[in-house]
Amino acid sequence: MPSKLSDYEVICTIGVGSYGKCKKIKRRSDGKILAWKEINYGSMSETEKQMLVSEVNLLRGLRHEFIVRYYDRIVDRNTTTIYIIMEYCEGGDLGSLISRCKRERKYLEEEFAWKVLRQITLALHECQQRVKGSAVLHRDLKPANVFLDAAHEVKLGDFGLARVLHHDTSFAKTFVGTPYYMSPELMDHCSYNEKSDMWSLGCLIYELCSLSPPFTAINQQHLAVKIKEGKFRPLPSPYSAELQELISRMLKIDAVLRPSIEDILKHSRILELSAPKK
Ligand SMILES: CN(C)CCCNS(=O)(=O)c1cccc(Nc2nc(OCC3CCCCC3)c3[nH]cnc3n2)c1
Repeated sequence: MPSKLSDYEVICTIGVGSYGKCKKIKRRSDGKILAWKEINYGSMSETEKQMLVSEVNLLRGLRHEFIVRYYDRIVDRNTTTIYIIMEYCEGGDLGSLISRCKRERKYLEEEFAWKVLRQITLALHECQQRVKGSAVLHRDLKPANVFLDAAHEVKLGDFGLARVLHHDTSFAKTFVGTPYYMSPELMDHCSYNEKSDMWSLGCLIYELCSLSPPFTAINQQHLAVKIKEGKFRPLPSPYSAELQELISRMLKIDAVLRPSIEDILKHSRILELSAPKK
């Protein structure tokens, strides 16, 4: 039996994304707290609507402990709105966490950075495994798209939606906001590949430790120059040389020199986290 809007009670609006509102909701049948994203498809072409349908179907297939769980979707033809019902992440997004640490002048524990690195890598691995050949490459890996659950476990969100909702080829529309995490090959309009996600992941873990992205500039032109130069400040002193070395490899300009997902998962500090607790 497909769900309907009246099966849910809206609690509040969590925020507004590039696609529309995200709301915290309660399922009336069992009181379960969830989130839904409201996407208005009224001005989409038939092709864009088809892309949206196939992305939502992809989301349905993605079941992984470190990926925001998709539950259901409701299409309201009266308002040309699709509601994508997903797992609610009580811990909020990493962007808000980084802002809070900046305000409080407090660095995050190194152990947390390794945990986030491991869990996002496993989420990316799941996606690249799942749809081999036409891998769902995240394409919008950034702190605002990485959430935490109540136990501060990572939940990678907005998979694939980035591709559909910003599919407009114009640079400005494709990348809403400043593309701090854009890889050098993308800056050169070369093809996106799994090592582009590795670059973005390196930027994300760098920012988690330094509380600022590795490359910043006053505008996108200057940002492109800095990214292609590939120079960035070392991590703050509390962080180990081991973490610094791995992030430096993830931020290699030549994508071939960046570690693969498998390389990350074989790293001793990542393996330690995978070992069952004694
Ligand atoms: C950009 N931020 C400052 C916005 C303030 C809002 N804080 S926050 O850190 O996202 C926050 C606070 C508390 C709970 C949650 N939980 C949550 N949020 C989602 O999306 C948030 C949305 C993403 C697009 C941009 C707007 C916000 C989820 N999607 C699927 N499950 C979700 N669970 C998030």
